[in-house]
Amino acid sequence: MSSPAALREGYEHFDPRAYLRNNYLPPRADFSSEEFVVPWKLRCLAETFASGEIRGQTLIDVGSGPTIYQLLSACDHFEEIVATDYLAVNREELGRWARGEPGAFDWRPFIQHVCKIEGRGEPWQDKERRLRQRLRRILPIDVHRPEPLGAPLHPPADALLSAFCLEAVSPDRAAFVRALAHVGNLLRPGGHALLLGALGESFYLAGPARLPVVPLQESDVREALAAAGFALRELRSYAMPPALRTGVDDVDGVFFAHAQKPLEA
Ligand SMILES: Nc1ncnc2c1ncn2[C@@H]1O[C@@H](CSCCNC[C@@H]2Cc3ccc([N+](=O)[O-])cc3CN2)[C@@H](O)[C@H]1O
Repeated sequence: MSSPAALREGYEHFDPRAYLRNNYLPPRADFSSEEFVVPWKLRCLAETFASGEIRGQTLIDVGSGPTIYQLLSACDHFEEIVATDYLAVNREELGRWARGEPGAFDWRPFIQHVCKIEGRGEPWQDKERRLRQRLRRILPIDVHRPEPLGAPLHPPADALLSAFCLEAVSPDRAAFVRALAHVGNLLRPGGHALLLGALGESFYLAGPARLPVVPLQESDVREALAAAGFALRELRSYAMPPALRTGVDDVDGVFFAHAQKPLEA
């Protein structure tokens, strides 16, 4: 069992470039088949946003890490995207990409794949430009605080997205529920929450850092969302194939949850 202090200490050694290598280059970043994990994640998001039901002024991405792939379908439906992370090294990595600076991670294969599956024939450069225009703020966040940003968002976000963060920063399931409730404070009543996360994962590597993760099953996700006051709309799971079990973590699968904060407080 990890403690909050041990978690914080572990994250001091988190290496964004190693993390990106482990999860967002081949073999995991293989776009050749829908059977692979990255196309599955991108399709969950593209299909959910395709309905047009989830839209508004502001979407907040909780625990963005050094990645922007999770925002590629969202950015067509919100005027402003707010990215967040606990570590300055991740916020700096996001800033490098947002400013189109040399040395930033190359997300083009992801942008091209999302344009392909969205099926509007949109040039990937347009999607890249739109996300860069709408990614207006990159803020520090701590999901263990009741006010994760240190102060309320005014106005509250119309939608919330979080990919692989909450289970990776919660020592146990109760902490996972609390973190969910905390980030729910950032969302307006009736707002939508989209979560991608790891199933059955107990650790992951990011360079010198070896971080503990609370292992979740689908039922834990379902119960946590209910306990945090969300109404579940959809929950899908993906089983990690042997070829993608590369030793950078012990993840068994990935979940995608679409939930909604009730209108009445
Ligand atoms: N207190 C805090 N509040 C908010 N964020 C915090 C806090 N502490 C650390 N953070 C922030 O949260 C972190 C988010 S990255 C967490 C990584 N999760 C595990 C990893 C992810 C992954 C990705 C893709 C695939 N796949 O198969 O495609 C599998 C897997 C499974 N392994 C990191 O950015 C840290 O900086």
